[in-house]
Amino acid sequence: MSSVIPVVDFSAWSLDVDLVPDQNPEALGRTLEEAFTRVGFVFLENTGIRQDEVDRVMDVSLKFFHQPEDEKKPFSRKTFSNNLNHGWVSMETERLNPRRPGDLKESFNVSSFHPDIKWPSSADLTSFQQIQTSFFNRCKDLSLRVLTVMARSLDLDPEVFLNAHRLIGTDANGSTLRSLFYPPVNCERVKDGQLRCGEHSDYGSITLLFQGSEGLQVRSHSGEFLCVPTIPGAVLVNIADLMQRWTSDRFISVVHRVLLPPAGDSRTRQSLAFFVQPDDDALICCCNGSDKYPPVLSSDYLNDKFNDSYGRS
Ligand SMILES: O=C(O)CCC(=O)C(=O)O
Ligand SMILES: [Fe+2]
Repeated sequence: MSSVIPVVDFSAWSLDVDLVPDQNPEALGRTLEEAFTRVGFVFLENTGIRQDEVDRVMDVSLKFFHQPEDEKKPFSRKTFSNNLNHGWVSMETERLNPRRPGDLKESFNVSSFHPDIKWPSSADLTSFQQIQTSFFNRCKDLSLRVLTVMARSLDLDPEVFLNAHRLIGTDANGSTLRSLFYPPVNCERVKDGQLRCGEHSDYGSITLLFQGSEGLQVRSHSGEFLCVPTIPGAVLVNIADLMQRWTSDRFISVVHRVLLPPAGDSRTRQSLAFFVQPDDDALICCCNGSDKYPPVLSSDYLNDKFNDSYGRS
């Protein structure tokens, strides 16, 4: 897959440049359109998000994960009534492929900035909230630029996707910055069929992914899983399910997973995913007028997926 996922220079729309009104992405749009149509994944270089920003988030997240369980429990997902997806998810709690045992990973979902949210604040973690919040906002800004280029690449109203992503960062939008930690794997305790992250496609419109090391695999057209390389400083962007529906299958939401490391390899792994989700009340209909998919409410689609992957308890 390394030669298959295109690497694209995003500098013309980088966060470092002020866009002029009506700036037309032309060549960039054509390249992205082709990548999202054929592969569903693209590496963007020169986005304006620097590797040191990514490292800071990974470092502070790792400090959180390395704490004893009792310190992490008060921040568990489902404890914050204003946003049930925000918070810490313990090992084996989520099954991204519901037919497998729980994923061998921990994660921390940042999806709410409501004043009632309690943030980790112990000695090492005093900057946790600030680092996560500012990276969330950087990812949001980049995502809105990518969504604009995508709309233009399809000759749609350039605002069509933006109009359904007005509330990112509020509790009326499910977009989430998720830190992932894959601890060392003890082969003797692994359950049958268990993976670090089961086969799945993402749920929303697009995902930005920052990988600390290799391990991600993407399913190709022929059905085999191919390893994805890491490119320092580049952002891996993929199409998610609602965007595939929105574009009537023009852009494809591709299945991916993270395997266990080979026996005897005790290395950990970290990644950051920014899941971009349309506003809760956005009704996603095929934008070419086709009835290939019935309209679906963004929040309904997301909650159904959460019920599958976390169980309906
Ligand atoms: O850790 C990774 O590289 C991928 C994680 C992922 O696909 C997800 O959480 O949706
Ligand atoms: Fe994913």
